[in-house]
Parts: sequence; C-alpha cells; structure tokens
Amino acid sequence: MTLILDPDDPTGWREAPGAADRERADEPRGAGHAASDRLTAGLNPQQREAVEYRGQALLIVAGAGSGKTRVLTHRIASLIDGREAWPSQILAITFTNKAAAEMRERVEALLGEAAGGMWISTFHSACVRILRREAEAIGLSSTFTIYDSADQRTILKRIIKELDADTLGFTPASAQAKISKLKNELSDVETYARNVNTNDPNDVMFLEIFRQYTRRLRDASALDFDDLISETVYLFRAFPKVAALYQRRFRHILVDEYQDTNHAQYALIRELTRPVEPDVVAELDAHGVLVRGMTDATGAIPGASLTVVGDSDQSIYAFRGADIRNIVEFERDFPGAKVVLLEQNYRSTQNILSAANSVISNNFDRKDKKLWTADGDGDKITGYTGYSAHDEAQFVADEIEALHRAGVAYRDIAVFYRTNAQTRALEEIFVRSALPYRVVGGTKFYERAEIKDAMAYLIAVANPLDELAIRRILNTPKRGIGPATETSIASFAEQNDLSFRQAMRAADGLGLGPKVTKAILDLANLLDAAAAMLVPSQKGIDEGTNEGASKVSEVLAFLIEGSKLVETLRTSRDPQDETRAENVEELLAQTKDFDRENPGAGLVDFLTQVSLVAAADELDDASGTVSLMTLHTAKGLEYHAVFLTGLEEGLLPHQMSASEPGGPAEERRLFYVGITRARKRLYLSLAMSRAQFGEVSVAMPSRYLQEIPDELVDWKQSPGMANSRGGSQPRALNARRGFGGGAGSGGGGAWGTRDRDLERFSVTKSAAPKTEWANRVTGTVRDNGDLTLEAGDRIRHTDFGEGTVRQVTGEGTKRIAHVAFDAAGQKKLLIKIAPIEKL
Ligand SMILES: Nc1ncnc2c1ncn2[C@@H]1O[C@H](COP(=O)(O)OP(=O)(O)OP(=O)(O)O)[C@@H](O)[C@H]1O
Ligand SMILES: [Mg+2]
Repeated sequence: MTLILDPDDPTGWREAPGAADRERADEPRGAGHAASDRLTAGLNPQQREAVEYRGQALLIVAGAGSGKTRVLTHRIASLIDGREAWPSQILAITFTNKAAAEMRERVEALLGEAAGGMWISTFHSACVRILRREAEAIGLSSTFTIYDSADQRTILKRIIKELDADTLGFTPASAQAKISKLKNELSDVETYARNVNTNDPNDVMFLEIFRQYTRRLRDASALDFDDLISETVYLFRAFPKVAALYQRRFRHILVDEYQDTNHAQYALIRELTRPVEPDVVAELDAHGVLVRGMTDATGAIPGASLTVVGDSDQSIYAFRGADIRNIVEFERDFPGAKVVLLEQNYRSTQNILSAANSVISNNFDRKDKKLWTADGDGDKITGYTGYSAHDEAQFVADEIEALHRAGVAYRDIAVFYRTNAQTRALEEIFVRSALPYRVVGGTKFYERAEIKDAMAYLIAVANPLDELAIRRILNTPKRGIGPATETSIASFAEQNDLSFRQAMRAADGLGLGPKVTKAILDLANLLDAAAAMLVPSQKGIDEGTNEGASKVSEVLAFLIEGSKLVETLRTSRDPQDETRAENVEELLAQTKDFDRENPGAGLVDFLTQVSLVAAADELDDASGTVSLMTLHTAKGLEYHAVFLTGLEEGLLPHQMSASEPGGPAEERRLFYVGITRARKRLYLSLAMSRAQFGEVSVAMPSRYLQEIPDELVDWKQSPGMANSRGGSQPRALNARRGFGGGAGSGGGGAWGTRDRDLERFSVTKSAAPKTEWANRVTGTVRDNGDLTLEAGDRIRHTDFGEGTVRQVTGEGTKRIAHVAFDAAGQKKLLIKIAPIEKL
C-alpha cells in the first residue's frame, strides 16, 4: 500500500515538510478556546449553543429558514478561529457544489482570511477526490471515467439487447433505477446473487444484467455516480490503513441537508467518524504520519466530531434512496448526541410561514413544529387561476415586471415548477415579454450530443480503457466505420482479451477494407498523439508536477482539428449544425478558462469538474436574471419573491407518485420546500387546462392548495375567465362542476372523486371537502356549459379576437375546437372553458 498524503494538510506530510509547516503542525490544537464573540454575535441562544457545543455528536433539527446552514458556517469559522482545528481538519458536506462554494466564501468572510485545505464539498466531490488518490488500492486507474445517467443507459441498452432482456420487460431506465437502488443500499452483484430467487426468471435476468454492467464498468475503468460513494465505503472497509488517513485527518465532519442522505452516504459518514485503533496508529506512525498529540489514553485516535443538520419535513429524495430514518435514528446511532432545536425563522414573513405550517401539518409521522418569525405578517400570498398554461405564464411575467418596477432585482425572483416540461409556456411568454431569465438545470450544456462527442475524445485520451467513449467517437464525425466493423473490433477484443483500443491497433489483421483500416488506425494515432501531449517534461515528472504537459485547451484544439469535428459541422447542410459547431467552440473556450483558473491542473481534473457539475451549480447570482427551476433544485435557496406554478393534480402531486406509498406525503414536503424559499412574496398559480403529451386536458387544483387557510391567500382569476354569460350560472353550480370531468357523475362531482383519492393514497389527516375554498378558486371559473360548436362557426376569443372554427374533436368536457383566427392564426381551444363566445 502506498501512503499518499495530502499536500494541503500541514499535519499530513509524510516527507520533509517545510520548516514553517512543521512548526505549525506542532502547535497544540484542541485547546478548546471559546468561540470569539464576533462569531456568535447576532445568533439566537439556541444557534449560539450549537456553534459552541464541543461534544462528539451534534444534531440540529429545525424547520426551513431557521439558520441551520448559517450555524454550520459559524461553527466551522469558530473552530478555526479558536485554534481548535486546522482548516484541513474540516470536512463539510453540502448538497450542491454551489452551496459548497457559498459556504466556503462565508467561512472565509467570517475569518477574514482564506482557509485553504478545508474540504467543503458534496458527497460526490469528496469521494472523487479520495478515490483518485487511492484508486490503486482497489485496482482502479486514477484516471477513471465518471459515467453519467446517459452513459449508464447506453451501456444498459447494449446489455439488454444482447441478453434479449426486453422480452421480460426490462428497459435501460428500469434496470438503471434498480441498480442505483441496490448501490445506494451498498448491495453489490455478489450480495444480490446470494439473495436472488433462482426460480424467478426476472430476478435471474436482472442478476445477469447487473453482472454484465458491473463488469463493463470495471473493464472501462469507469464508475457511475452511485459507485463514487459505495466504492469509497468499500475502500475504507477493505483498507483500514487508507481509512485511517482520512479518519485521522478529518477531526470535524459537518453535514448539511442530512435528511436527504441515503444509506451509502450514511455508511460513509460512519466510516469517517470511526476512531483509529492503536495498532493502526502505530503503523501510521511508522510510515512517518504525524500522530503525536492526537491519541487518547488507549493509544487510539478518537473519532471525529460529527455535526449534522436537517429537517425531516424537507426530505424530498426518497426516490433516490434518501433515508429519513438516518435523521430520526441519529440519537440511537450516536449515543450521547446533543440535540439542538431551532425554532425562530429568519427568512420569511409570518403569512408565508403559516401557509407552510398548515400544509406540512397534514403529514403524519412527524414531530410537530411550528415556524414563526418576529418580523410580522407581511403581504398576503397571491393566488392565480389561469385558463391555460400561457395565461398562467403571462400572469407570472406581469407580476415579475411589477415587482421589478417596485425595485426587486430580477435575480431575487424565482419561478418553480414540478417538471422540466413546464418551462415551455413560461419561456415563450418570458421571451415575448423580454424578461431576462435563466433555466437552471433542464437540458444542460454537457448533455448535448456534440458536447458529449467532444468530451468523449478527451475521455478516450485520459482513459484508454474507456470503451464507451471510444465507441462513441469511432464514427463521429463520419469516417466510414460502420456498425459491422465496430462489432468485429469488439469481438476481436473479446476473443483476444484486449481492450477495444488495443483491438483497433490490430485493425490490419481484421480483414477489413484498406480505407476502413486506415480510418481506424488514424483515429487510434490521433488519440495516442493527444495522450503524448499530456506527458510532463522530465523535470515535471521528477517533481511530480504537470510542468511541460500541454494544457487541456491545447489538447482539445488538437483533437478538434485532427478529427475535423467542428469542420464537419460547419460544412454540414443541417442548419442546426452551425449551432452545434458553436457549442463545441464554447467548450473550447471553457477549457481555456479552466486552464487559466487552475494552473497546474490537468485533463483528469477538468473531466472531474465537468462530471460533478450539478444542476444548481449553474446558478449565477450576479447574472441579474430571473431563475426558473424545478422544486427539487430549489432546496436550500432563498429569494425575495417566489412563484410556485402548475399547482394542479397530476403535477403536484405528480401522477407518478400519487399511487406510491408515501408518494403524496413526499410531494407535500416538496410543496413545503417551495413555499419556504420565499422571503417576502409568495405566488401560487395554476392553469385550468394544460397541454401535456400533445393533449389538452382539464386540470384540477392541487389537493395541497386547500390545506392553506383562506385568509392567507388573495385569489385572482384570469380576466378572460369571468363567465361571459354574466353570472347567469350560480356559483354553487360552477363549484359542483369543479374543473370539469366530474360533472354529472354524482356523489359531489369532481371534488368527491378527489377526496376518495385522498383517502386511498395519502396520509392526509382531514380530507373533508372545503366547499367554500372550492368556490373561491373555481367559483368564477368560466364554464361554457355545452356550448355547441361546429366547423364553419364564427367565434370571438378574449385574447385572439375573431376566428372560424375548422374542426371539433374530442368528447364531452374534452371537446377541442380547432380555430383559424383572423389575426392570431391557428389555435386549439378547450371548448368547455376557453374564453370564447359564438357569434
Ligand atoms: N440569528 C440570525 N439573525 C439574522 N438572520 C439570520 C439568523 N439566522 C439565520 N438568519 C438568516 O435566515 C436565512 C435562513 O438561514 P439558513 O439558510 O441558514 O436557514 P436553513 O435552516 O439552512 O434553511 P433551509 O432549511 O431552507 O436550508 C438566511 O438568510 C440567514 O442569513
Ligand atoms: Mg440550509
């Protein structure tokens, strides 16, 4: 085993530390100075207690906006400021890289100096760092590739095809989900094989898929996202001496958003907080690792102190294996743990908090806690019912403009939704209104095909074993290497126990045509030449630096040139290819930035950084734009004004979760997370009809809306929705008809159906229909009754003006008029509720 120690850990050097380092390392630490007043000023007593507590385990449970993240930040600063810990002895885990960067900034601001060597990162980043250093121990190349979800599916697709597993109903997505779930539970192929039901063909097939998948990743020296965590846990369990280096190093471990950790992450924390046993301490000592002054009376190095903060009401990642029990059972797992409760909220107005409280109180199985603020009620919440997604989006855009005119910066406004598909209407309207906005997440830059192509060139250079990367670019751009050739290279590799890349070099002997053979060899040569550019000079090798090696941008430029990647796109006839060429050039520009910002870093560092970019990392506070994002991405963030859109049954709760056990409760927590992001203004909106999967359908308001007390919300409707037949229909009738669909079905119409659903699926305590509430939202909803329309009829629409009906399709409440408007062009309208009248 090699002991590679941390260059940024002043106590960790094995060989000849600089004199200054040695001096610093010998200074006593852990003297237990009280945190300086400066760091606790402005904290409430419970927050201060949490910052100053110095025991082994500390759990901070508190509702949204009560200062949990703030306490973590102050705690880190106070440990360093009080000279109780070196920055390098801190490991803080956040949920996104953005949160990590923010926390580092705040700690350094509190300390008034840079605190190098501190590890503040996500679980995944921390594990990549550890694994790149220790890869050898588990037989992995330190240049291993990280496979994203799309890569996983590509591999699974191949495996499923080869095994004919689709006949048993396996899809890449289903296999991926199952593998991910197992890995999050730290169950590997062998464990699964031991428990498999050999009489069940499905189980047997899945085992084979899992086995092949594992083997292929291994052969390619690749890890998927879940592996990053589980492999680190295996590493620590199998190599106690490697684990000891990190257990010794990290004296204080702090975890934010603990409620969303899964079992593997929990196990990792357990490993990191174990004490180092005396025999291992002795071995470290023998290797020159500084242990003096760190051991207790028994000769062991005590386990690190652990602080976790979380809010079980904000647990929204059960679908990714997050285990709420981790927080509930913390006290059992860490006996003697101190628990601090924070109650006061510093983020939102009381009206917003009251709405959040009353929504979340409908979940069973939770500790009741009420958020409160000393800052007053604030404005009422604004509710809006639009007749279509576009109408809803227009409302959002208008309100944003109004806020902006009143002095609220665009960057302090966010629009949330449940699914990415909902951005379309919002974007259309925002573009039309010239509103500066930014979609966080969505189709990410690095997920574009052309970017993945360019990245595959880089990956193939960094990791010659990565078959997925090389096969992706084998014929991209087109060089006449078809699928049959690809297959013969693959089987040649298989038969001769070669990697795909080695097999390419033997192309001469495969009996292929001369042109194809040359194309294959040219590609192999191009990649080899690029790899040669990465070798440092002799001086660099001697000193263990990258000196003399080409920069990432130089290597990429060389590959783009040699492969004609951009050239081919530029000369293509597909108009989209011009944009694709620009995107690849944008990537090149990014590598230049990377080179400039990270002197001495290499290709693998760049690839790691790209792999770890999480959705929320694209947020840029200084950008002066409105942020659009999913509710999941919104976690931990706060904005002056927040718009929660698409609050309809089927979207929230999402139809996929409505029938899952615990689904509606988790969706409610998601709603709660959304509400509690708002500081001053909260807007709740929905659309009466929404086009989804190419079909327009009538929507029902989200069941969660009626859990908010009426007096907190001012409901407005679209002007186009007031019934044009001037209130001739009594409100009660409209209410009973609800949002369509249920009318005439007896037993209370739509609301009746809804409530039965509630009983069946959710853990809602009281599902009694709130007719009054229903009246408020649906009372003035336009209802055209059974307005008869047929082709040739002339109509007038509130927004689109006059037009001619071309066709009527659909039945009953779902009848759709296809109308050619004189000025506005072709539109499809849901006859029941569209703001139209027959002329
Ligand atoms: N004692 C305090 N005095 C003034 N402001 C505070 C105090 N504590 C927290 N805040 C502010 O309240 C807001 C919410 O704090 P923070 O983000 O730490 O809460 P949180 O509990 O982590 O929330 P979430 O559950 O959403 O992650 C922040 O703007 C923070 O600066
Ligand atoms: Mg927080």
